[in-house]
Amino acid sequence: MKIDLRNALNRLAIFGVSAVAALLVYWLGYLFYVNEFKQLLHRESESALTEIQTLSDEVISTLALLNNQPLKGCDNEALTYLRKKLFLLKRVKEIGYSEGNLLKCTTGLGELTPPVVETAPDFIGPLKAAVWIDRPLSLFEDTLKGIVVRSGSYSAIFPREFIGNLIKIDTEWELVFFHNGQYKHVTGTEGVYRANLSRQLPFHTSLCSDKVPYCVAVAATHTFFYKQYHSSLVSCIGIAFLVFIISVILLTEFRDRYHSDSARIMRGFTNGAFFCLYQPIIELSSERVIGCEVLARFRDKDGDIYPDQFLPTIVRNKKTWAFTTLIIGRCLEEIKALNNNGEKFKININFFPQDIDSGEILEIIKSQTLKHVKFQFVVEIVESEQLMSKNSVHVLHELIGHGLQIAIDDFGTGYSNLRQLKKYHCHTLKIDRSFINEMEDGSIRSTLIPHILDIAKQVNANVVAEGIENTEQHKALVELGVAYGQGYMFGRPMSMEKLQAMLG
Ligand SMILES: Nc1nc2c(ncn2[C@@H]2O[C@@H]3COP(=O)(O)O[C@H]4[C@@H](O)[C@H](n5cnc6c(=O)[nH]c(N)nc65)O[C@@H]4COP(=O)(O)O[C@H]3[C@H]2O)c(=O)[nH]1
Repeated sequence: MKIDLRNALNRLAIFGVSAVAALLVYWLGYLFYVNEFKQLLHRESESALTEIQTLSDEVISTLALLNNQPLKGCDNEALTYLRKKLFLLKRVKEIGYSEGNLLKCTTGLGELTPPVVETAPDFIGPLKAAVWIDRPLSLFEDTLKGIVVRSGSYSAIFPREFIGNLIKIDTEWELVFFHNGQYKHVTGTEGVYRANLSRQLPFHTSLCSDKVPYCVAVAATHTFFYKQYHSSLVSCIGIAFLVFIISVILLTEFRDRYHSDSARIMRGFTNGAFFCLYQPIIELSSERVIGCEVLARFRDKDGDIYPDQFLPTIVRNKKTWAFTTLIIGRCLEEIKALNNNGEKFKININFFPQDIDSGEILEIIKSQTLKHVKFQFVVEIVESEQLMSKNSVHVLHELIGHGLQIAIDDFGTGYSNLRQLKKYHCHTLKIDRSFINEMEDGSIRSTLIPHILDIAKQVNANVVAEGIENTEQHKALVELGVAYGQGYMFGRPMSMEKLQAMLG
């Protein structure tokens, strides 16, 4: 139930983190396109102002030139001169000649009879030029409205669309004439410039020219932005979804690895998941506890892992000696309080054959870790190929020379022959529990127990029978002459407190 809840929370966390990652990706994409859009508005404003400057340059230089030339009036010579000038201009479509407030002639219409009376201008532009915006050009052309700029006796006229399409994208914008802190609407949507000043719309840009007194304002709503970047934003959603899926897969993989047995076992070296249990070793005739075997256990928040699972992982990762020193350290800490009733209490510790073969175990001699007046430490090792090496035999002799005893674990299942056993000088043979298990069935294996006792006699070793579970086995082993035993009948692997209580 607890594990289920943790799994559910884990899954929830994975989905949560992935959703946050996906949102972040979408948000970054969104910000990127917002920035793109703002730059687009800025570029549009810049190019509009450039256009205005070019137009203004053309108008102002043309009017200055005309006002400075001597040919005035509306006679043929003067009109021909004006038409020649007009021919060279790109944007100005008509040139007019006025005297006072009377427009006397234009390049397109010739002399006007009667002359047209000019109204008051909309505003006075740069170099004191009078500007009329949206002036009906019916005088010149029926449907058009135009902009008229007059300086001195001459006016330049150009169609309104020259400044009507200054901004190419389909959004709101305004061109204003800006002078002495006052602005005057010229073209576009009236009010955009003012709205920009008070930042009323989410996207807005206002730029003023440093050459002519005009400003351009462009503004857009979120809806316009979404319309403009619709497909890009849909791609962002697609990418964010992909990020979500990949993140879920990677995090699930990471979680599975993190919770895999081998990762948990390796973390156990530092997070205190390994601990010791102690199984009593009994003198079978008196049922007195003469020692105990130290058995490693693993428990973390995900549950228990048993030795047959964690030992192979430790061997595979070449952590055998690190593991043994960890167990020895724990054990030494716990047995401090153990009362041995005056007799040397046996503490059997399991070692890996590879640490004997490599000589790593000799470290305990150098550090004198297992030298203790109260306890007799016993090095328990399973029979294996590594124990057959010359070095192993030499190392075992070194250990014995320093007061340690040797016990061959799971005896009867391994490699040793009598000659080899004699070389070990071991103190104890531990009969594998499979022999004891099958005693009641009278299997061939169980009939070998007397032979093992015989071998023990020949190598001068004690015998411990492992895995005694009932009184029948106990009785039969006593009758066969087995001196010591361990098994569930006398006590399962237990905590140090329980062992202490058992010893009384
Ligand atoms: N069915 C049954 N089983 C009984 C009975 N009495 C004891 N056992 C189990 O038999 C095993 C005895 O340990 P072992 O032969 O040294 O065999 C040990 C030992 O070779 C190895 N091991 C355990 N702890 C360590 C350690 O700290 N270092 C090393 N190198 N090996 C260890 O793992 C093996 C298995 O250990 P455990 O799972 O603790 O299993 C233990 C114990 O729990 C019984 O009456 N019936």
